[in-house]
Amino acid sequence: MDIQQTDFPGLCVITSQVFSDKRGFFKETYQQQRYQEAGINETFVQDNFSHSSGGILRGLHYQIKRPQAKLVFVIQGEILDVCVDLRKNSPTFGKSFQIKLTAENHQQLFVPAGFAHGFYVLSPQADFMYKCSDYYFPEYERTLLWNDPALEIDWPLNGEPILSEKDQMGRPLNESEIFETL
Ligand SMILES: Cc1cn([C@H]2C[C@H](O)[C@@H](COP(=O)(O)OP(=O)(O)O[C@H]3O[C@@H](C)C(=O)[C@@H](O)[C@H]3O)O2)c(=O)[nH]c1=O
Repeated sequence: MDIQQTDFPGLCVITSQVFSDKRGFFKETYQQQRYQEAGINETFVQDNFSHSSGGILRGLHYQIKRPQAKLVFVIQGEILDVCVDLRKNSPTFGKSFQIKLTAENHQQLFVPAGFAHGFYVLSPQADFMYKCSDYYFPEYERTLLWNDPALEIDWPLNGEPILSEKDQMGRPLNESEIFETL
C-alpha cells in the first residue's frame, strides 16, 4: 500500500495494493499492523456501509464529545469525498479537503477525529464503506451545512443534490461546535 500525506495534519490518502489475476482482483482493505506502521493508530470499533443513487449528498457529519476517525472507501461507483477541519488548533481549521474516490482507483481516505465528513455521489449508484474509531451516538451527531459559503466547497453538482431532512438543516461553520482540544 502507498500512503500520501495531505496538507491537513493527519488526513491521508491510502492506495491499496491490488492483486489482479484471471479471476478478478484481491486487496486488503485494512490490516492493523501495516496501517499502524503508516501512522494510523486508531482502534476501529464499527464498520458502516451505505448505498446511494447518483446526486445524493450525505453530510457534513461529525460527533461532539465522541468524535470518530474514519477510514473511508468506495466499493462500487464514484463519489466526491469532502472533509472540513473543525480542530481549532489545526493550521487548516475551517478549510475543506476533497478527493474523488472510486471503485477503480482503489483509494481510501483516512479522516482523523475532528473533521466533518460527507460525500456526493457522481455515478448512477455508489456503495460506500467506512471504519469508525468510535460508536455512533445520535445525540452527539451534528451536521455542518454542506453549502455554507464560508467553506468554499466546489461541489460538482449535477442538478439539485438530494439530501436527508437532517442534512438540509445543517448549521453553518460559525454556528458549529468546534474541537478545542484535538
Ligand atoms: C451513521 C449511523 C446511522 N444509523 C442510522 C440512523 C438513521 O436511522 C439511519 C441513517 O442515518 P444517517 O442519515 O445519519 O446516515 P448517513 O447520512 O449515511 O450518515 C453517515 O454520513 C457520512 C457522510 C458519515 O460521515 C457517517 O459518519 C455518517 O454520519 O441509520 C445507525 O444506526 N448507525 C450509524 O452509525
